[in-house]
Amino acid sequence: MYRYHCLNPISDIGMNELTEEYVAAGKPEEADAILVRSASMHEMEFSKELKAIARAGAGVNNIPLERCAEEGIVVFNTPGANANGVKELVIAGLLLASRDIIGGINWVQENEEDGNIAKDAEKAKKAFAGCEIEGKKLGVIGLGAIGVLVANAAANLGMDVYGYDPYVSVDSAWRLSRSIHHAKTVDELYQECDYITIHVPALESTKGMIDCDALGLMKKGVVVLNFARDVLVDEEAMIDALVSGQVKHYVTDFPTPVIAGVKGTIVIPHLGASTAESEDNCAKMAAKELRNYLENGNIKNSVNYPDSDMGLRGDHTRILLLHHNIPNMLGQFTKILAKDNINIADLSNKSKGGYAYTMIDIDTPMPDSVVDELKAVGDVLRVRVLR
Ligand SMILES: NC(=O)C1=CN([C@@H]2O[C@H](COP(=O)(O)OP(=O)(O)OC[C@H]3O[C@@H](n4cnc5c(N)ncnc54)[C@H](O)[C@@H]3O)[C@@H](O)[C@H]2O)C=CC1
Ligand SMILES: O=C(O)CCC(=O)C(=O)O
Repeated sequence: MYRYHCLNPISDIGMNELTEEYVAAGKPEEADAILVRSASMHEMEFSKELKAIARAGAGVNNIPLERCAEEGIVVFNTPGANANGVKELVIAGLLLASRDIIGGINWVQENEEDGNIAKDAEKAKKAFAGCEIEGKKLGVIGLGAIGVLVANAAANLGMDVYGYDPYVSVDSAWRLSRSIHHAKTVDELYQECDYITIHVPALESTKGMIDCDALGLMKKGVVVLNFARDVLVDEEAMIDALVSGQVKHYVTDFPTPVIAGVKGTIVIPHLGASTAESEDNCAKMAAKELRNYLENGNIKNSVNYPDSDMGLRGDHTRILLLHHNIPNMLGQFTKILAKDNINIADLSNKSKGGYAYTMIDIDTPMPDSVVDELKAVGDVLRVRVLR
């Protein structure tokens, strides 16, 4: 029996992936696994029971990844599962920033009592005229799951698209339309483009990347779109750029007390992934990841431990060791097993940054004293045994 706790509402389609072996825990402290969307977990204490956290979404800046790794808690996300939802809203953002659709709709609401509204609209509409996006230059920073979809969709709408991502994956590069120009530096993209959209994760290295220097390099009257995270943009610098006319519109999916209501902004209440399809995709993927880890020890799409897959556990006892990535860990594990004459049927040892994961299938009964010995090895963060 496994206990799970949801910190945010998670779609039923995903929850249906969890079998009768799973029961809802009333409190996070009682859970083997937590499902979360955007709730911040930085202030949470984690109980010894907690083995995994699944973020039903892409961004994991709401989770203390390093602390989780140190406590042997595997954190998953759901890469690409909500990318189409975000892409569609980015395209809407491009259009909202180009035509004064919001101003026009507001005008109609303000004049709804006007018996002559049809005629008056024809006079009023010149105040809401805009420009087309076809033929304009769009810069896409970050060519991951979302960036690639945005770049390709914008190219299909006739935009001239520039992409920048120094760490682009082979998969993303394959999916990118050949018509996308490769910007070799982000400065080149800033200088060239009429619209700039950011699709990078919030990391120490990306926080505040759109600052007054970056804004100063951009074309006068540029439109900046941020559907990634508020912290990527220096909001005070953005306000100065909006006031001076350097930036025509700032479209963001992240309301903050600083930016909400500022003239020239189009602020959306974090709706990028709020579609039935994205919510279902994320929830389904998150639940499957948790089940595979809890039941078989397999890791897929973790952001703090390496991926590792030894298939279904079958009849074997499976030992799972989460540890620091340092020399001679495997030697110590196999020595302990050999001492008790335990036969290893299969073994996998993978690493990611400072952390490593060893899976061992054994086909000899194992006394509990062996588990205690494995736990006592220095730099072992957690031992799980599936029998
Ligand atoms: N508004 C919303 O509802 C949503 C927002 N997001 C945000 O969007 C971000 C991106 O999502 P995905 O595309 O799914 O992630 P992803 O991981 O597939 O793509 C991120 C890309 O950014 C690139 N990158 C990293 N640092 C960079 C840098 N300094 N310059 C240029 N490129 C850089 C990476 O190489 C990668 O290709 C997420 O981390 C999350 O913060 C994601 C989903 C929904
Ligand atoms: O769950 C949500 O609605 C937020 C999605 C998001 O921001 C993400 O996946 O990074």
